[in-house]
Formats: sequence, C-alpha cells, structure tokens
Amino acid sequence: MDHFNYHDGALHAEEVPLSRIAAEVGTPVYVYSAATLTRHFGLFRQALDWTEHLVCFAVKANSNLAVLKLMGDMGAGMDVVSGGEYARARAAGVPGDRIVFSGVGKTLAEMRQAIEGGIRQFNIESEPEMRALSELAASMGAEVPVAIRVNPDVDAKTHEKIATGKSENKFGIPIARAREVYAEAARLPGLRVVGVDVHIGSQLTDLEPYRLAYGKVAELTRALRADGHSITRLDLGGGLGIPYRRDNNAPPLPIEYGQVIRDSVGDLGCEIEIEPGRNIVGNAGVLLTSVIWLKEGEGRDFLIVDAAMNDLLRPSMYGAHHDIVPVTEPAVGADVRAFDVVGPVCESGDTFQKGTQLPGLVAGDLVAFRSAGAYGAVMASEYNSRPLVPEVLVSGDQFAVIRARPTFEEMLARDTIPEWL
Ligand SMILES: Cc1ncc(COP(=O)(O)O)c(C=O)c1O
Ligand SMILES: N[C@@H](CCCC[NH3+])C(=O)O
Repeated sequence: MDHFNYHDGALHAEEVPLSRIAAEVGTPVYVYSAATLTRHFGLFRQALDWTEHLVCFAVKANSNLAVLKLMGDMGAGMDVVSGGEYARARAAGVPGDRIVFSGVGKTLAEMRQAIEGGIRQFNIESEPEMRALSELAASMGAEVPVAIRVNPDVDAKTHEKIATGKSENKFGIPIARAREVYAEAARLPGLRVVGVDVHIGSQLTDLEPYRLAYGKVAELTRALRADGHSITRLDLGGGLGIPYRRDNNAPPLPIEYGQVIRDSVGDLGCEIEIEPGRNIVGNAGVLLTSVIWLKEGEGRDFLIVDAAMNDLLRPSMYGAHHDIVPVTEPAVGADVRAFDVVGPVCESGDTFQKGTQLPGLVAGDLVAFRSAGAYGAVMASEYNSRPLVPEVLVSGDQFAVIRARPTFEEMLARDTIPEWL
C-alpha cells in the first residue's frame, strides 16, 4: 500500500495534488511520501519484533538527506557502501554505531573516515580488505567490529545485473572458505569478529532463495562457534522485492520474510540486522513528468515526456517496468490509445515503455511513473546537460523541495576552463 491515490479526480501524494507540485517546482520531479516511508519501515521492524534487531536502510536506494533523516529519526540504522553515503548518513544525524559499511572496494580513506566517525561494523568482502583494515585499525589504536560477507552460491532468481549471491558474482567470500578466513580474522589485530553477513540480490520475489542462503548462514554460524568465535550478530542483507505492477502477483510481505528469518536463524540467539532499501522507499516515490509532444510515427504514436533515461535509468538499464499513469483521473470508459513513452535524450534506449495504453493526453498534461522511489534519483545523471532532477517530500498536506533543480549557471560553474586554453 502506498499513499499515491486518486481523489477529487486527480492523483495525490497523501493530501497534496501532484499538479500543485508540478506548478510550483516544475517537472520532471521525484515526489516521495513520508507516510509510505514510515509505514514500510514499521513493517520491517514488526517483522523482526521477536528478537533484538536493527533495520539498516540501504542508503544506495535513496540517499536524500531528508529521507535519511526521516528514517534515522525512527531509529533506523544505515547500510552504506561509500564514503559519500557514510557522510550522508552522519549528516542526517545517524550515529556511527548504527552504520554498517558494505561494499567490495572500500578504500583506506573510506575505512579511516568510518573508524574516525564511528562505525557499528564493517562487512568485509575479501582477504586483502580484511588485512588492510586490520593494519589500519591497529595503527589508529582502534579495534573495529567486523562481519565477513559470505557468498552462499544461491540463485536469487532475479535480474542477472542485481543478483549478488552466486559464485560468479564479485561479492563476499565463498562460504566454503569462510572458516579459514574467520580463523585469520581472529588472529589479526585491530579487528573484533562479531558476526556473519550475507546479501544475495535485489528485487527478490520468492522467499526460497532466502531460506536456502540463511540456512547456510545458520550452519556456518554453528561451525564458527564450534571453532571458538563469538558470533552475536547476523546481517542478512536486503533485497525483498516490491510490486512494480498493480496486479495480483505481489511479492511476499516483510512479515513473511521475517518468518523465514525466524525459521532459519531464530534459534541462534543472534541480534539480527537487515538492509532493505527498495522495499522501504520504492513505492514511496513517483517520478512526475509532463507531456512535451505527441508525435505520430509509422505504425505507432510517441508520447514524448520531459523525464528521460538520465532521470530514471531503470527501464533502459534493466528493461524495468514502471506503471505510467495520468495525473488527471481518466473518466470511466475513456478512450485509450497506445503510446511508446519516450524521453528527450538522444538515444533510442531512452524509451520507458512501448505500447502503453493511455487516455487522450495533450501537450502539457502530467503523467507519473509509479514505484520510482528506489534507484531513481540516486541513479540520475546530467546526461545531455539536463539539470539533475529535483526531489520533493510530502507529509500530509505539506510538501518541501528536498533537492532543488540546479540552474544552468550552477551547472556551468562546476566546470573550469584552464587559463592556458
Ligand atoms: C549489501 C547490500 N545490502 C542491501 C542492499 C539493498 O537491496 P534492496 O534495495 O534490494 O533491498 C543491496 C543492494 O542489492 C546491497 O548490495
Ligand atoms: N540499481 C538496481 C538495484 C541495485 C541493487 C544494488 N545492491 C535497480 O534499480 O534495480
């Protein structure tokens, strides 16, 4: 359930008509609902209320400071994968001891930043990283909590570009070698082994891969404890999928996911961390755009909108589907026409959808791309020198611009022409 619904003939974000946001902020613009974010975060907490836990929001899904602050103020932890994400989490008021640091390529500078600023745990993804972190922490007189990310070789049954738990993926340490690596970790100075970490992929719509992976983590945890390690935390990653289409094939709910966790690892007495991103913020956002032109092609009509692949990359990158809906509620029985919905960028890949049935639209009308709150604004670029898409947060009947659209002057001012040119 989200908070983008039609009432009084128009699509609203909570109590705010999207047309008002378009009039005041312009389009394209991302619009998020605070109520949906709050609700979804609560569902994960509820799913784990049978045990000590921390829900660490995956900052990569949406890293706007206002979104992070909203989550942080509710008690969320954060899963970060770069110095930039770490800085954002801290700037949003999240204390270091609620931040976990994941990622296969942490640099020494990023490790130092997190040790100095405070960190709940590093999720180590390779032996070279582990040795470097040990040396750095020891040189700083620190002892940092670590979990080792294991690769369970489980097929997450998702898009190949976002599966992370198969042996051919770059992530984690093969689970078969984990005991040796933990043995080395225990000997290294500067590290305190606290847990096991796993994350098998994103947009999972089936719980079985989780069951398999978490079963392997449970088995490993028992073996590690037998080897003398104190494993008190399990970081089980994120990845629970969302419905991108409003049909009856909704993916499992957080509560069902929580039950799989309980069944698989619940008897180990560990604190549970999870790292959901998309499931919290995906359906909490839409991309609002205006029709620029309707263009007749050969055998097809194009709806050219002012959002493009640089604003929402998912359709061109993964062939992803986002429901496209008119902001003015279509009359019952209104005539619909098929359109290829495209953006203004000079690539044929700048196509959001082909053959979409939409009611009579004219230039200037507003349409919204649903389910765009996750991996939308964060993946946006200024390709074709299009200003970075702004973001708005709605709560009840109020809204605020939480990232402003840069002016051309601001964009130009970032470049430098050297004196010698
Ligand atoms: C380590 C890690 N944690 C959490 C996530 C969040 O995934 P999602 O947004 O699918 O919940 C990802 C992305 O797949 C990830 O790589
Ligand atoms: N960017 C991907 C998700 C990546 C998840 C990364 N851990 C998407 O839009 O679906």
